[in-house]
Parts: sequence; structure tokens; C-alpha cells
Amino acid sequence: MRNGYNEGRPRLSKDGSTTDQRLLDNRGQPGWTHSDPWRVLKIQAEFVEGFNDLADLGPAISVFGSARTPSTSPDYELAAKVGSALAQAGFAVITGGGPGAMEAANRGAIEAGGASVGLGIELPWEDRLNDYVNLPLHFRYFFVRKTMFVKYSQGYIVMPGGVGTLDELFEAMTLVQTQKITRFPIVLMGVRHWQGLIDWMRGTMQADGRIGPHDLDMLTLTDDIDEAVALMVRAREERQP
Ligand SMILES: CC(C)=CCNc1ncnc2c1ncn2[C@@H]1O[C@H](COP(=O)(O)O)[C@@H](O)[C@H]1O
Repeated sequence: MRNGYNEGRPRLSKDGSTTDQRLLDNRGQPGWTHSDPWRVLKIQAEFVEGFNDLADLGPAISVFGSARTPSTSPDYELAAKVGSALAQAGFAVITGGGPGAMEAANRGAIEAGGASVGLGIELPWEDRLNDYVNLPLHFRYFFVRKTMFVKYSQGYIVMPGGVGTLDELFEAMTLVQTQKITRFPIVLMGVRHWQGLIDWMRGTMQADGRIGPHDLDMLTLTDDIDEAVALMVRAREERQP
């Protein structure tokens, strides 16, 4: 654990709104159209800082999952073991830096002596990273932060989660499907949680021709941490020149 993780984190404005809200939630207010161009400089600064801070990270895997996973649940324990196993395999672990499954994965990574990255996001109700991050970054813009997950990971492990987790999963699937990223394993950990979604994607999306016959091959559904980590290690080996 490190002190001062949250130094330099974005502060909410006086009216309690977040930067993303002020950028996105302003339909029909012409005043904003004049100031939006200046926001580009803030957005640019976030990209520059993120690229700068993560450039030397080395091989990393992002672990996603519910912010609401209680520390007493088996899913928390599973995420912690995933974080440890990744660290032992020589990967840095990147999470959203929040509570629940993110905290668990960071905790596992740090307890195994690994690099534990938290990509924090300014939210209306939350302003601190979990206590198990040794490389903290703070973002105001969701889309900038999402770029960092993809750019600095070699694969994703997705724990049981809600809407935010699905967003991160489907973004990665879209990027693989459109070949924006290649050799990028995506593991869904937790068969009980994910099986229904896979069944629906196969039985409805695929059956109706909304996705290709092989699109679901990009996903590995498992409860087995060794299998998940072995997949990431294999992908890392394939990337090496
Ligand atoms: C209790 C609560 C909602 C806290 C929110 N605090 C958060 N802090 C950091 N990242 C988050 C947070 N909520 C959602 N995310 C992002 O969305 C995913 C989790 O969303 P969800 O809980 O599955 O939908 C995470 O992988 C993370 O990248």
C-alpha cells in the first residue's frame, strides 16, 4: 500500500457535477458550444499524462468486475486470486481502481508483489481509489480512461459485473471483431454469471445472423484461474518478436 494515492485526483466542481457531466450532459445550452473547443486541451492533457505514466508498465492485463462485489463473497476471493496469479506470471494488473472486484484484483496483485494499477474515474459519489493500488492514475473523462485499459493491456479478464463491466467487455469485443486489436484474449471468469449471456448471444444474436459464426470464439468462459492466466501467458509469448 502507498500513501497519497489520491493526491492530484480531480475535484468535483462547486455544483457537485463531474467533468464528464459538464461535457456530455449539456444538450441545447449554446454557451457550452463556445467552451467545448477549450475542453479539448484538458482531454489532450489526460491522454498525455496517461500515456506518459503507463508507457513503461510492461505486460499488463486488465481485470474488470462489479464495483458492488462484497469483500465477503466468493467472487471477491476469485478476483483476488486472479490478481495474484497474474502478478506471479509477471503481469501488471490494471483495474478501474474502485471497490468490489476491482479492489480484490488490485489486492491480489499487490499481495503477490506485483504492479497494481488503478485507473480512477471522477464520479459524483466517490473520490478515492481502493487501498491496494501502487500505480494510481486519475481521469475525468471516461473515454480517455477506457483508451488506457485497451492500449496498455494484452488481454482482459472479466469478473461477474453489471453495466460498467458489460460496457468494458463489449468495447473490447467490438475492437477485436473489427480487428482494431489482435491477439487479445478475453476471459469471462464465472460460468454461473456469464453462461446466460453467452447462451443468448449464441441462441439469438448469432442465430439471427447479427454476429458472425466465429465471433464468440474470442471469448473464453471459465472458472479456472490457471486456464485464464495460461491464455494470457500464451498471448504474451506470441507477441514477443
Ligand atoms: C459502488 C459504486 C457503483 C462505485 C463505483 N465506483 C467505480 N470506481 C471505478 N470504476 C468503476 C466504478 N463503477 C464502475 N466502474 C467501472 O465499471 C466497471 C464496474 O461497473 P459495474 O459495477 O459492473 O457496473 C469497472 O470495471 C470499472 O472500470
